[in-house]
Amino acid sequence: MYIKSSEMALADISNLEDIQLLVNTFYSRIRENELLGPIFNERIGDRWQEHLEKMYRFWQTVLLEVHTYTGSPFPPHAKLPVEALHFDTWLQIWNSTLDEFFTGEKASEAKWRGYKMAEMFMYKIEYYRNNDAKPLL
Ligand code: HEM
Repeated sequence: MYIKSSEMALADISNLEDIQLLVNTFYSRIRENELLGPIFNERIGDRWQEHLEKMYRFWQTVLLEVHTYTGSPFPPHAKLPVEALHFDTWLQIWNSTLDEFFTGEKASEAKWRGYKMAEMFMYKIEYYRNNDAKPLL
């Protein structure tokens, strides 16, 4: 019998498969989103598989403490044409995807991390815009 995910008992994020489900679903929604889709698609083009794999490593490092991501998250965001509304939309899609599949400490941490990163990115983007300076990192 087909069971809708909303009818299944939800569990926490606990392994790479969970991260892949989360990341794949999240970015498929991002790509369909009117506001964010064009921004991502324009920059990523035909490198989506590469981006998804990088994001598995990023969230695996953040949430599961399996240190597979080495990089600098901020630079690709420094000059994006984005405002608070873009980050709010990113967070809405992130939180609703998490709620749909997971519940527990890691799921809450994922929301918190998303929020903190969005806040930090927005702050830095505005800072560089207002100061007309080049980001160092
Ligand atoms: C308005 C919201 C956002 C937009 C439009 C955006 C857009 C992008 C784009 C276009 C890239 C890929 C750059 C490339 O490979 O060409 C990227 C990479 C990335 N994003 Fe975002 N992003 C947003 C928010 C966030 C948030 C909130 C997080 C963290 C929770 C995040 C984490 C990352 C990471 C880790 C990478 C990979 C960086 C690397 O190359 O090592 N992004 N983002």
